[in-house]
Amino acid sequence: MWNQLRFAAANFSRSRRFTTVNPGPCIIHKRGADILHDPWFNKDTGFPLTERDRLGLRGLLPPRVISFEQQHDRFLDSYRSLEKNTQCQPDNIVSLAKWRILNRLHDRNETLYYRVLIDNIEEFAPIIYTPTVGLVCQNYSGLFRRPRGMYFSAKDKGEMMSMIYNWPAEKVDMIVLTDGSRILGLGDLGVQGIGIPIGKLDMYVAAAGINPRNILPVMLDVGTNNEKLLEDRLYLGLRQRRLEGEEYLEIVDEFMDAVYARWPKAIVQFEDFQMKWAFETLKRYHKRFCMFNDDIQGTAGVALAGLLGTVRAQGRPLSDFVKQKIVVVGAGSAGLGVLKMAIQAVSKMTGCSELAAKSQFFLIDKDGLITTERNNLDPAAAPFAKNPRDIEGLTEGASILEVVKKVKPHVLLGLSGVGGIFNEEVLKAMRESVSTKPAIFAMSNPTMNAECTASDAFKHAGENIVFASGSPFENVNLGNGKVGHVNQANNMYLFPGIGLGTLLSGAHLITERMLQAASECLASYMMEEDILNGILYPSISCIRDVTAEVGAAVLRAAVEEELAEGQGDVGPKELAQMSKEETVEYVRSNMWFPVYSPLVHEK
Ligand SMILES: NC(=O)C1=CN([C@@H]2O[C@H](COP(=O)(O)OP(=O)(O)OC[C@H]3O[C@@H](n4cnc5c(N)ncnc54)[C@H](O)[C@@H]3O)[C@@H](O)[C@H]2O)C=CC1
Ligand SMILES: CC(=O)C(=O)O
Ligand SMILES: [Mg+2]
Repeated sequence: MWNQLRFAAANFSRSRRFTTVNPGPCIIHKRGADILHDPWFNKDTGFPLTERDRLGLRGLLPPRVISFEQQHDRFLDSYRSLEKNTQCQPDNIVSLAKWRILNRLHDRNETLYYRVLIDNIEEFAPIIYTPTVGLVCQNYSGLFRRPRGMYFSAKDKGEMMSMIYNWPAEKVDMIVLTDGSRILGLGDLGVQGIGIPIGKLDMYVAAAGINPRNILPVMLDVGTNNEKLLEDRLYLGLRQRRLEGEEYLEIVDEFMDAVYARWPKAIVQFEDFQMKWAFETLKRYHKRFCMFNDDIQGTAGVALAGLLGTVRAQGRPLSDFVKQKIVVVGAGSAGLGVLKMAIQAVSKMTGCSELAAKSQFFLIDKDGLITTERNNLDPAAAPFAKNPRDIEGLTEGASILEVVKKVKPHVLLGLSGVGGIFNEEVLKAMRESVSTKPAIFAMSNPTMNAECTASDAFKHAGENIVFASGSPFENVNLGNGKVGHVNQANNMYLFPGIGLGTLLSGAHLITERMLQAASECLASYMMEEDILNGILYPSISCIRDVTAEVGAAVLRAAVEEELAEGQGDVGPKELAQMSKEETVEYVRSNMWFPVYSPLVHEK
């Protein structure tokens, strides 16, 4: 499975997409101006004259009908003008202005919004997702215009079962839930963290074709410990400290019970919870509900695929993964998730115990190298703590620099949330790596929290490195026509496929085997030639194709585990009979694609 290679299917060209899709009619119960104010049905100037007559829209729009393609181009023109007019302004101002123009379209006309997003995903992902989404969350109270998603607060205790019915959609497939306690590497942003579920679900629509009518971003507002927000008069969340212990869990329990009472088939993705609650809720719910934690499990799968890619990039067989020395900086939900999955992979490859598989991995947190001698060792990190006997020349709390100098690792991987900690000295020390192509993964988000920049990595660690970051950086010009390739090691390559594959499988749980299948699929996606050039992950522009493959891998794993119940006319038997290629096609054919449907009014 690991060394199976695949070509990315070619994307449809834009012009072809504009002419080939023939949507079925869509029943609507509204008329007139109400339709124009409903972003789901609104076509702006795109309503054909006959439809304007039928729906009571005549006279409510300028007379000329503009085609979908023209509307698309018109939006891009105004976006380009904005870029031109803001050229001399600070980056943050420009990014927020870009987010605003996209958000206004999202609020007005969802079909056009998602079409623009899908067709230009590489350009717009950094606006609706990391890094700009982080800035949006930081400024959320000031940016707030219209609500999106649902808010369940500590004050709603006892009410959630009825509140869930306030959501207007009959069907919800995919929920992304946060409590705002660890938003990217920006810390506790309280209710302002809602931007993350919104951005993740936009990626679900763009990458997995989940129908936007069936998504639900949710904020669980249990307070905030962010002093600045508590004092901010514009802050929109509960002005109280975070609930802790049982009080906290009772709120999450009530929310989960309410969700599954109304939508028993929904999938809940936990996102950006502080570590203790990320692990606790995963343990508490993974055998009861169809849920996963993206930061622990999605990130692990993407990182493992990248780590296996670095072995191939060295021209070595995948079995050499077991010999790679890997230093992980950051012992939080993400770092520990990566270590757990990587160690499981080594154990599986060698047939050795997980205990034996650990020897090549080193874990560092804010207090340095984690060993069994650590006072108050976090129980979650304990399984990965080094025995001092096994690390000659290193002691408890050794710095990143000391560890890199001593271990000379093949890979230095950061999930610390601390910008710049892979400093010049650390990066220069990576020149002594035992690998022919040392790998540096600066996976923390957003950009300013990356452990190092791409240009610093190539400048200080050398041109032969493989580089990946959580947020996008430009490729680095190394001179003489050479390019230092920047990979984006972000869980966005997996979570859409995990969600879609699970949904289509009809499984009621997401198992380790399904998550592993997702990672294996991503790991085997790239061609040898690309990998040897340091390209570990596919381009975001073919994210739908990646998601179709990942979704199919997840679905097939669910079938193998006899968890698949199917959905609609496609039951478990039909799923089990599909070949691999047919499964990919099945997943692809279930992706929603934005086109204007003829609207038919029904009273
Ligand atoms: N690229 C991707 O797909 C993903 C990236 N992330 C990023 O990873 C970062 C961490 O996320 P979590 O693990 O959930 O956070 P967390 O708060 O649970 O863990 C952070 C860890 O970093 C350690 N740390 C803090 N300062 C340090 C320092 N100076 N030196 C070494 N270690 C230090 C802490 O001790 C802690 O163990 C965030 O920036 C997040 O955006 C998280 C998930 C996915
Ligand atoms: C990408 C992501 O999930 C994070 O930075 O938390
Ligand atoms: Mg996250």
